[in-house]
Amino acid sequence: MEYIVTSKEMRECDMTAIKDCGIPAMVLMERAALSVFSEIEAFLSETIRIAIFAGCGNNGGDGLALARLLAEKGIHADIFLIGNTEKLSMECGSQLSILKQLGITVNSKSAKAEYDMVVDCLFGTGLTREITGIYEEAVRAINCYGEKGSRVIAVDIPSGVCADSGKILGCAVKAELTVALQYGKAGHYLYPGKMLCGHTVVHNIGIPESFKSGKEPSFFSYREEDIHGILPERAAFGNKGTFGRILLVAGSRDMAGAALLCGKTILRSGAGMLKIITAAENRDLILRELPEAMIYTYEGKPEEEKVRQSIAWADVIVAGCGISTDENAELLMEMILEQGEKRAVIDADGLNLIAREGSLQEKLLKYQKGRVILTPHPGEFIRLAGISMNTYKENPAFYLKKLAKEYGCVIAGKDAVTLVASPDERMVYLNRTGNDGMATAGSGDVLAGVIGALSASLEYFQAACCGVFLHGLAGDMAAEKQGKRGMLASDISAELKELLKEETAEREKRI
Ligand SMILES: NC(=O)C1=CN([C@@H]2O[C@H](COP(=O)(O)OP(=O)(O)OC[C@H]3O[C@@H](n4cnc5c(N)ncnc54)[C@H](OP(=O)(O)O)[C@@H]3O)[C@@H](O)[C@H]2O)[C@@H](O)CC1
Ligand SMILES: [K+]
Repeated sequence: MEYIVTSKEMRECDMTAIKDCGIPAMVLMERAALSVFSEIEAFLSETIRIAIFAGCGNNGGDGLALARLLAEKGIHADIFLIGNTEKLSMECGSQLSILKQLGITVNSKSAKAEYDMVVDCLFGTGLTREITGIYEEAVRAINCYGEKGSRVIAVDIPSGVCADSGKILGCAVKAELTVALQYGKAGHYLYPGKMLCGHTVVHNIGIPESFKSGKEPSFFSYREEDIHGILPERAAFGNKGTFGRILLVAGSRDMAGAALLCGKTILRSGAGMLKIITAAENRDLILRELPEAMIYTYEGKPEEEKVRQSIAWADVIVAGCGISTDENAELLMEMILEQGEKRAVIDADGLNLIAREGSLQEKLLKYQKGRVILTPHPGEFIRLAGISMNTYKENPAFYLKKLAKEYGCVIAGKDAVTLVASPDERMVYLNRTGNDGMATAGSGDVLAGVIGALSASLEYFQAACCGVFLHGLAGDMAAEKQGKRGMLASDISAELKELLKEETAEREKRI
């Protein structure tokens, strides 16, 4: 697990290191400069032409320290210190006076020269407003060098990218490589910031871990190696009942694919048994394509007793993919939410029905806390939350957390970067796997399926986060094989099987 912080949380960590642990700020700055140096070392030679654009805060201080490290190796860098030098931060001022003592020239204006590498240390986590004036000129100059082929390296975060939201404040540097200090910041991974960071590497600069339960940062993310420890062991003596009985309520007339894709994924993700409730028109297709599933099909109104029995049989209910919003679908959703305690994953039309029907909202409010996972895309989310798209996009994590708390549900807010919020005060999961090829029909059905299967054996929030992570990773594998343009949701489902196969093999190797 990796923590992802906001600028405020980063400042608090800096302060803990400096005030409580007594690590001088200049030591942290030296570590920051050494980190950047180690990342660019491979490209350095005596003939390389380097420009460093430094601001007046500590991000600028990192750049001035880097200039000294380069000078030590006999490498000259043109240094441009942009801004009012009367307002230098203390550490930046100290770095400047060291350079002066060493006879290293610092310029106040950029020159029209050519550079192989440009280092951006105008602003880091201290950016508080839109970039204008001389700073804007400097950002544009850096981007101009980048367009002409210079390697652009951002220190901590590209100047102009808001570390909390990934938004561009006025204008921003487009980097090839970003050396993030101590922790990744939300702005590195949220769009559009993510596109401007290029490749992001996180370097430890010696700030001691100070997060405790109850005082955790805003976000966390999984790495591939984390998943081995999270996925449940399969009991060698288990039977099909042990691995989860999943009831899938999906698919309506003309919407057979959703039930099929989701159902296949549920079984491919390790569930023991699957029962599908769907419209009669889908019966033949499902029996032919997924003979492993049990099925109850309804013609006209679903038989309530049969539905009730199926709900009672299930460990987990996955509902909503392609069920439509007609009265049959509404009745099914009423019955699912009515019992109020089974673990449930609700997607697509299931969410649209909740957004439309007050009676369903009431039932969801009364449902046992933490037992339902909602998986809305932004359109479904704003209907559920009753807010505009612009409002949601202003701060998705905030609104996901708010609604999760209100309904007592886990919410996986699907988007280019999916966020998962829990109803308690836990950190928001920020997913870093996946690609734009996954914006394809049926991709959401596959996600609901994998989360449903994992919910049979994992704690709820973990099932949602882990499902989102694996779905993205499988999407990356599908994109590699099929290409982002041509990949299908069924390719993601197929790769999930491969991924889980590899995971099982890895685990067995370690035993
Ligand atoms: N001990 C530590 O903390 C360590 C920090 N480290 C490094 O420091 C970075 C954080 O440093 P920082 O807090 O000094 O902020 P930074 O990003 O350099 O800029 C702040 C300055 O910019 C100004 N300003 C803001 N917005 C502006 C705008 N739009 N247009 C114009 N001015 C604007 C603001 O001035 P003001 O708002 O007061 O006008 C202030 O003067 C961090 O990312 C990492 O690289 C590492 O060395 C490790 C140890
Ligand atoms: K920067």
